[in-house]
Amino acid sequence: MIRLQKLCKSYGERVILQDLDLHLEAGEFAFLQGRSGSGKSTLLKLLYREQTEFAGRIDIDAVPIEQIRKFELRRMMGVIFQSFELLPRKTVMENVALAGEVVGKRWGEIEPEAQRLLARVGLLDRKDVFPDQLSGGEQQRVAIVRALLNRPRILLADEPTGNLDSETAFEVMQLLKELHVEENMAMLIVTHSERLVEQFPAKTWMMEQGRVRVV
Ligand SMILES: Nc1ncnc2c1ncn2[C@@H]1O[C@H](COP(=O)(O)OP(=O)(O)OP(=O)(O)O)[C@@H](O)[C@H]1O
Repeated sequence: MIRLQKLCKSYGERVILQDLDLHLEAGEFAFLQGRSGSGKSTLLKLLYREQTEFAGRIDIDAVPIEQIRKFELRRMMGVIFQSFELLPRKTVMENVALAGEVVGKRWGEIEPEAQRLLARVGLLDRKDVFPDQLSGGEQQRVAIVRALLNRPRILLADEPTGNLDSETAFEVMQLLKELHVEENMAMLIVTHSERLVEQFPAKTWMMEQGRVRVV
């Protein structure tokens, strides 16, 4: 599904990622760990193409990432962030619908899927409220629904529980694990939390000095 070959990334003179050879199979779940500044967000940004300059190869389903159109990548890949990144002036439903609109879906297609997923995460009754009327855990659940709306095959998560208390972090991680199975999606999840990694044993990519060790 995702295959990295001799992937290198530098910012100016600073080498951040060095000769990474890694793969994440379809439907696989993995954590990405490493000290602050070790390059975790950089790797994710290369995968969702916020960063486009690198050396080596990133293939998705055997296609070099630079040959995949942004539009297709958006359908293939959902992304969630520590800070939820919801638009404050849009309702829950409008935030979720946006993910469908940017890939050219019609409302008739968007609405049933948005309703199904909002119901799944227990937030259908909050669909008309604004993000600031929700708790952090609820906002992250909305962001998860938005990321899943186009039925992606991969979910990338950059510290998805970093802004949540430990109990809510556990609940959100549990939800992600369940959705990983139910929606049959590969997930790569950056976390600093040793506790979550212990609570949800999974393959872990450990990033150290530009390299990754799989544990
Ligand atoms: N756009 C950029 N230009 C230059 N340097 C950058 C850029 N983005 C990140 N860096 C540097 O690259 C290094 C890796 O950053 P990155 O955000 O990938 O680390 P991280 O492992 O995600 O850290 P954290 O756990 O603190 O989020 C850091 O030293 C950072 O300062």
